[in-house]
Amino acid sequence: MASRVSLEVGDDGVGVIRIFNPPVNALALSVLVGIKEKYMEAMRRDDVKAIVLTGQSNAFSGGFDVRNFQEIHRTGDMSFLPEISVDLVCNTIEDAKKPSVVAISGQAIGGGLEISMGCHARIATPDAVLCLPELTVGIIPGYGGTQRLPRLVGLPKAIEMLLLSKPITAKEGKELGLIDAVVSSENLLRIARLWALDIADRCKPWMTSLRRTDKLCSVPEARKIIESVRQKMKVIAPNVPHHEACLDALEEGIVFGGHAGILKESRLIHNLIYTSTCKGLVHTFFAERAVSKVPNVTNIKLKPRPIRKAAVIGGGLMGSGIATALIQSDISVMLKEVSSDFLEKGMKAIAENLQGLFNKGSLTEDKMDKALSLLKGVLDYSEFGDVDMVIEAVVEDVQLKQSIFSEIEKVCSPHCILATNTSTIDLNIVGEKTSSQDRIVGAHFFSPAHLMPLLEIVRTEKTSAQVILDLMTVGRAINKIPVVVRNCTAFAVNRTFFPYTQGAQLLVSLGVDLYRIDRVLSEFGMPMGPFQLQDVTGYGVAVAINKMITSAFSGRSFESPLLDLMIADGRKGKANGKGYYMYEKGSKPKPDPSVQPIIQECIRLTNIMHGRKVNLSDQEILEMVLFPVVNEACRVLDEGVVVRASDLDIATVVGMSFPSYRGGIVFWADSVGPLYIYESLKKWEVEYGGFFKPSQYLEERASRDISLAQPAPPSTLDLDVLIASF
Ligand SMILES: C[C@H](O)CC(=O)SCCNC(=O)CCNC(=O)[C@H](O)C(C)(C)COP(=O)(O)OP(=O)(O)OC[C@H]1O[C@@H](n2cnc3c(N)ncnc32)[C@H](O)[C@@H]1OP(=O)(O)O
Repeated sequence: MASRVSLEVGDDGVGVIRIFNPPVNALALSVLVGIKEKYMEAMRRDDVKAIVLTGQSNAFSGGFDVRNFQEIHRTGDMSFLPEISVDLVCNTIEDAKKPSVVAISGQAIGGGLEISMGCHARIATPDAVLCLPELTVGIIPGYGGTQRLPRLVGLPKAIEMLLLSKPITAKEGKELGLIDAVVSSENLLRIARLWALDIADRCKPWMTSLRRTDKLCSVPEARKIIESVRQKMKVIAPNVPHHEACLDALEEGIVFGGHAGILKESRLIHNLIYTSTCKGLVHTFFAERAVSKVPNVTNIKLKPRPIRKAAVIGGGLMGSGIATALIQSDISVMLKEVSSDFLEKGMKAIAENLQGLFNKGSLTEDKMDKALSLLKGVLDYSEFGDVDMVIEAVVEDVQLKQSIFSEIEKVCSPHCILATNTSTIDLNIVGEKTSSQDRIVGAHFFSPAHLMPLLEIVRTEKTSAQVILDLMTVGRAINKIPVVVRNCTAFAVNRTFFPYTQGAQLLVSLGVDLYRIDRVLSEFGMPMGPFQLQDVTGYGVAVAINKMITSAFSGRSFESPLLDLMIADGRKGKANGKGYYMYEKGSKPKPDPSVQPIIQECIRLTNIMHGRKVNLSDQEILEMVLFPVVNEACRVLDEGVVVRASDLDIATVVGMSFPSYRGGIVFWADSVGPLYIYESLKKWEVEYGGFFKPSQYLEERASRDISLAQPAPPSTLDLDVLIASF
């Protein structure tokens, strides 16, 4: 293998050490060894007066090679994370007898930024992105980031950047003192070389970040700041250890000095690597990237076609959200409604969505105006001739959808993508009355569509690879995470999670307090429990999905009258302020005691307690809600609804807000153990019926002691075909 780090010495006496490890110059072990070797060589050579450290192509470095964490998790071998913080960053770079200047173009992330902070000056191009995102993978910086960053930008900003993994631009870096100069990419190396020589000649200061104290506040003040953040973190992130660890490392360095801080940081990161949090988050990192690889779509040399103009049919909650997401990302949208009243409402909803984003600071005024200029309202299909994609988002009415698709098939060009946002109707039925099945596809957004990151792309047997690729590309362009799934009842995420609601309802029928169920699930890490979720998403959606599920999966559905009783009592959830909780503007939802008679009636009607008193622990409540979800996830895997198990993980993380630090539903289930889940379900099946009946997939994995995520071994039939093909 060619060396991933080179040293080139110029006539000016500057040795340029260059990292070359595409695509993001990750700091693989060989790169770290290479940097050390080149530094040693540069120190030895008399013709080198100063050093410029840089990266080949358009990134300085995306940080330590995250694949090594996977290796540590797989093997337990800690040598995949060598302790080089002191040896490389402190001794070799920062305390060297020759100065180093880092020339940053593109990303300087994680370990990449940490090594940069060990240099004596930092020059960056305007496109540079500076970030310490280690907490997103469940660890803390391990190459001195917790020590040098506060010394360069001050403690409050360092805490913000570290705890929120917040990236900053070169310009902001310059204002904060992290970057010494921002220069054009053509001038980057030239200026970095001159800067390095100036330091060597003592014309510019020789700054060592770790010894600086000018940006640090006093110890009592620092302790106060850290303590207040610590308290906040206990509330915001109660289940994970790395925020606390990061604050511990910061505090150690401020109280006992940078060197002590570096040693503490190193001890902490080595413990954090083994936590389930780190394992879950590293899994999520790779799952998010794997999802963009779809066999026979992304690997067959197809090129995505540009989607510049789209039409959205229906300006209700979903349609207006989808249109907002599109125009925000520079795609022109024609919003089609059936009457001027509805159209006006839809246009208003879009304007309000944009205003909301502006108020939150996620959109500038210019961008908001530009987005609005890309929106046009229409009442018929006469201008649909040149749109590249239509997304239908009308009510869930099969006949209405069918007639819309047969009409748009006639007016749209033959290359136009015909997408539906249905969440309940079989795509083959939606497109039944057309002869364009190859371009009919599901674009299943999650509400609110302009905010929720998941886009389920639903393909039928006939949807063409080109259409899937185009929609994946649009999805990414509008900042969604597209997950390609097969057409089936409720698709991947709603289907996997139907037992979340039904399991909770079953527990209520067993006499378990519903607020306790919500609390248990929230403590597990779900943003809200199943009942509050129903209140928030609205009972209409819940009823529609439930109806579809119970008819498709009658043998394994639990039919509860609870929702009907709630509706009959005039409750609509958050929409009218009356649900399982009471909703008042400006205050948190409060449990509503007047729900109790409804619950009693529900218990009476379902009558599954048979006079027993059921006493369940919090752990049992959690498992009785989530194990049936795992069970359905098994069926989704078994039927090949998703390309790979990690796709379902990422879909549940971004679609259902399943805690990312638990890695997604399948990853979590594997950490619990398929056998334990199987045996628990089996026991509850006997006690409470078919809702808990373990799937064949789960039973098989449990009995063979293999993980749920592992792809199924080829069947004998497949093997026969394979052998015959040779
Ligand atoms: C000891 C130290 O303190 C510890 C650390 O440094 S921990 C590592 C901290 N670094 C990170 O977490 C950075 C993670 N990476 C990123 O945020 C983004 O990948 C990025 C901003 C660098 C680039 O983003 P983008 O251009 O959208 O490309 P993206 O698709 O994410 O990545 C391109 C490829 O590089 C890989 N990659 C990115 N960063 C990587 C890393 N640090 N290690 C290994 N592979 C990495 C991705 O897996 C992907 O591979 P694939 O093509 O096979 O799927």
